[in-house]
Amino acid sequence: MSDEADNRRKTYASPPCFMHELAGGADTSQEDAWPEVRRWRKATREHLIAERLAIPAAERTRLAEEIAQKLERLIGDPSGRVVGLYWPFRGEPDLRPWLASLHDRGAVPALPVVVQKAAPLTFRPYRPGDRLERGVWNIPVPAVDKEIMPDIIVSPLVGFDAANYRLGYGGGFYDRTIAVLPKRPLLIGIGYTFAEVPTIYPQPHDIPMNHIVVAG
Ligand SMILES: Nc1nc2c(c(=O)[nH]1)N(C=O)[C@@H](CNc1ccc(C(=O)N[C@@H](CCC(=O)O)C(=O)O)cc1)CN2
Ligand SMILES: Nc1ncnc2c1ncn2[C@@H]1O[C@H](COP(=O)(O)OP(=O)(O)OP(=O)(O)O)[C@@H](O)[C@H]1O
Repeated sequence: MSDEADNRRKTYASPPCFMHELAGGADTSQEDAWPEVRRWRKATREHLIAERLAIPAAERTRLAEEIAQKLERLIGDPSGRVVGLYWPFRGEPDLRPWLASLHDRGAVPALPVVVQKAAPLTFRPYRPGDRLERGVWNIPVPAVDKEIMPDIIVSPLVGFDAANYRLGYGGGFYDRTIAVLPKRPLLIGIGYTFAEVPTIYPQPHDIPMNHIVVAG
């Protein structure tokens, strides 16, 4: 491991202890590794979310603009495409200005809806100014009873690794959603550069992103 990666790792939670016993790439797909991995993920999420919340608002805005520019280059002409975005919370990059610009150029932005815990998300179309209502955990969701399938899912991440695995809030929502979609959308995880960890100890349910886009 490089010094830099080693330092970064020390900044966050300790790795699961079995990692010291297994040489090289540990096989953490075994079932008995999961409790350990889950504890490591919980501690790592807490560190990373705290670090994210400490970014000053003006800096966060600048980083969100940088992410939007990179997304723009990545996806090209958005016209006619359904793009799953999100209503930001807990220091996530605010991509709502980009959402508005996608809409202006003929894309169909959509926001995720938690139907219930431990179940896939659905997506509802959302145009800037549309009425929102409070969903599960008070997350604002479009107040329209219409479901659409995204062609592209832009999902906020808490952490990520070099193999494009994404660490979310731990609800398993995005993984469950992607697993049941009839057609795999383009998956883009977005976040801040400091959120990279050497590995998230991917499990059988974890689905890697096609791209990770970060700034910072
Ligand atoms: N902006 C945004 N919207 C999103 C997501 C996201 O990551 N970001 N989601 C992506 O999945 C879904 C919501 N996921 C969530 C997952 C956990 C919690 C949460 O507050 N969990 C509590 C524990 C709740 C419990 O188990 O009772 C916590 O972490 O303290 C909230 C939203 C859909 N909407
Ligand atoms: N396709 C699936 N089917 C059943 N359970 C799943 C599936 N995907 C994830 N889970 C479960 O969801 C829980 C949380 O998973 P994980 O730690 O990967 O969440 P996360 O990726 O951080 O969260 P999110 O996707 O909401 O951002 C785990 O217990 C996992 O087993």
